[in-house]
Amino acid sequence: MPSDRDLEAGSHDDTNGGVATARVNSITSSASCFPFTLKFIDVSYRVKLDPMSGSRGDGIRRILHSAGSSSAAPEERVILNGISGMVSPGEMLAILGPSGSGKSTLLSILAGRLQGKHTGTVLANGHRLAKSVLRRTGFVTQDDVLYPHLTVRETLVFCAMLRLPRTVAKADKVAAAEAVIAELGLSKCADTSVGGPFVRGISGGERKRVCIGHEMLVNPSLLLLDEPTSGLDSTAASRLVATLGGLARQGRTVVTSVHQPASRLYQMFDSVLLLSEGSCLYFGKARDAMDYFGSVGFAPKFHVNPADFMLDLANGVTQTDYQGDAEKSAVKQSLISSYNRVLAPKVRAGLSAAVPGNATHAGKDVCVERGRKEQRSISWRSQFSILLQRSLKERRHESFNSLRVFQVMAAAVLSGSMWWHSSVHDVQDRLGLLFFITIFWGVFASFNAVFTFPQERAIFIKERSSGMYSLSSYFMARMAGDLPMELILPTLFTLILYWMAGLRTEPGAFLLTLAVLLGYVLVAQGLGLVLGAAIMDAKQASTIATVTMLAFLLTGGFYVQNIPSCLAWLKYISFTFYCYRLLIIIQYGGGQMDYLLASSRHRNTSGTPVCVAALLAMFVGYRVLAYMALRRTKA
Ligand SMILES: Nc1ncnc2c1ncn2[C@@H]1O[C@H](COP(=O)(O)OP(=O)(O)OP(=O)(O)O)[C@@H](O)[C@H]1O
Repeated sequence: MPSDRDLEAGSHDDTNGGVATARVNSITSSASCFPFTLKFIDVSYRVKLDPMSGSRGDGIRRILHSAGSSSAAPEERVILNGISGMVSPGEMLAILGPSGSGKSTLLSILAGRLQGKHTGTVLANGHRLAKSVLRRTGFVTQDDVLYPHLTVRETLVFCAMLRLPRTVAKADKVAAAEAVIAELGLSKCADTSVGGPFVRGISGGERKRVCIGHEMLVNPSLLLLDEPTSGLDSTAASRLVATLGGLARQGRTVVTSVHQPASRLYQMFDSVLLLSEGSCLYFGKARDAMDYFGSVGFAPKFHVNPADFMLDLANGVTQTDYQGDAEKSAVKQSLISSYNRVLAPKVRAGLSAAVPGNATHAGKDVCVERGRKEQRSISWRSQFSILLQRSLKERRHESFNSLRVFQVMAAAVLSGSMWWHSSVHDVQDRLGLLFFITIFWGVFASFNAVFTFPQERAIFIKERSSGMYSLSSYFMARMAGDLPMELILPTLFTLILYWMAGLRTEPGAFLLTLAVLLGYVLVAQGLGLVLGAAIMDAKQASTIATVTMLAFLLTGGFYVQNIPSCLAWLKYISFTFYCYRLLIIIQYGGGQMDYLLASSRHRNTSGTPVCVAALLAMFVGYRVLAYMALRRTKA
């Protein structure tokens, strides 16, 4: 587990990128064994459009849809159409194309991260993408998926602790993170929070470099980046691409999508793949592209930035004057058939030729074996403790956020004043108080928990798909990380309200009330976790939580004594029902409860053991369900 000293260690400004990379290399030495030649052959991807929305279905809609609520035949859409190409170690391939042309989809397929089914083959050194290859693949997605409250140094040190193999000493992991900070020019902002949409932090360019650093830490043999220059000014963009070029020259295979590269950026790429609506218009050396387009009748009339010219072609635009849609479509069709006629056979021939410089095959088995040993990820215990520490650091602002504390304290003082020294004989008042406590904590805990997993969805999916940790260590660390807040706030609440309201003064009664309330809070939290994990959309999950809590509260035993028999079963799954009964038993004793709850139906229910067992079962059951729902989570 990284100590605070580790996280604060070394803030020297080492601008010598090569030396820094060499340091990362020496720490995670096995990468040099695996120069990857990446080939992709006839990659196609189609999606069936959701007839209910015409896009990716999600959340409740997805659940309803999968339950068979739609009868319309799904429409199919071609996202990628037979894309082939190859990148060798030491090379940087740029994927160019207009927005929506399929760049991100192709990158996800090359990174082995696309959840849907595609056709075609992706090979690394002639073999299908195995786990060992994926572990050596760094994938920087278009969105910056980082924890906003961690500093740059904390982000990279935690990443190093989790991603570098167990054979690397802790001090070396910290040194690797420091080397990456220096190499990417992040020393000046190393102790600044990363930030995000609602949190001030480092600049967009710096955030992008942190994402790249995140992937560089595993010293990837294959580095894939989705539009790393978007949102950067041209100086920052060319600095970034120069860094990527440097990484490629050290023997890595780099593939990056770029939206609109300036001329000097374009020159830095070795090869280029141009996409238009999922079809390939060019694949080959970057410097040969203009000659090729000239040879098929699309020479520019004056000197232009090759990237701009190619993007115009991919949009079907060949001149500055207005062109209609039919004309644009004809240009694209002509370019696709030219590619299929002229370039595609050459690309295919290149792909079937022997992999150049593939000397690694000779020593492959030794390398694989060595890699396997060195790549063994850290133990479950270490994963748990690092994830727990990271979760506590990330949520330190949120957990004891002053507004939240104020909310709980205000509720305690207000209700304490309302029920100030209530008399044991004012039974209705007391029952009202006990039920109020049950409502407040049932709603508070379940609603806060609903956000837990949806909030972290993107990070969770990214980290899990790169094999950073096991689901169980993440889940347990998240549960444990939430405990302090889940337990301290209700304890403070009970301390204030219990004495203000003048409930039973015996310490035993107070402690039992507190224990019941804490257990109840954990059960209610479990409900929020299940809904959040199953629906993975905070808005939809909180709507379902509202309805569920309403049903639980109405059947809790305070408002309605004679619940219609067709709905009576609801109370048995309502944790408010059990908690309310236990609180009454503590204040009035089990004997009096049936008298107080003057309903024949309530009377049939057993006392303390059944209530405790039901709450325990729900505590475990909700968490098991949340875990299972999380297992199903896909991008
Ligand atoms: N699962 C899906 N369902 C429906 N449409 C999809 C799906 N996945 C991708 N698409 C569509 O496929 C097209 C290509 O998407 P992709 O994200 O790969 O494009 P892109 O070239 O990376 O775009 P941009 O440059 O804007 O990021 C888009 O029109 C997108 O809406």
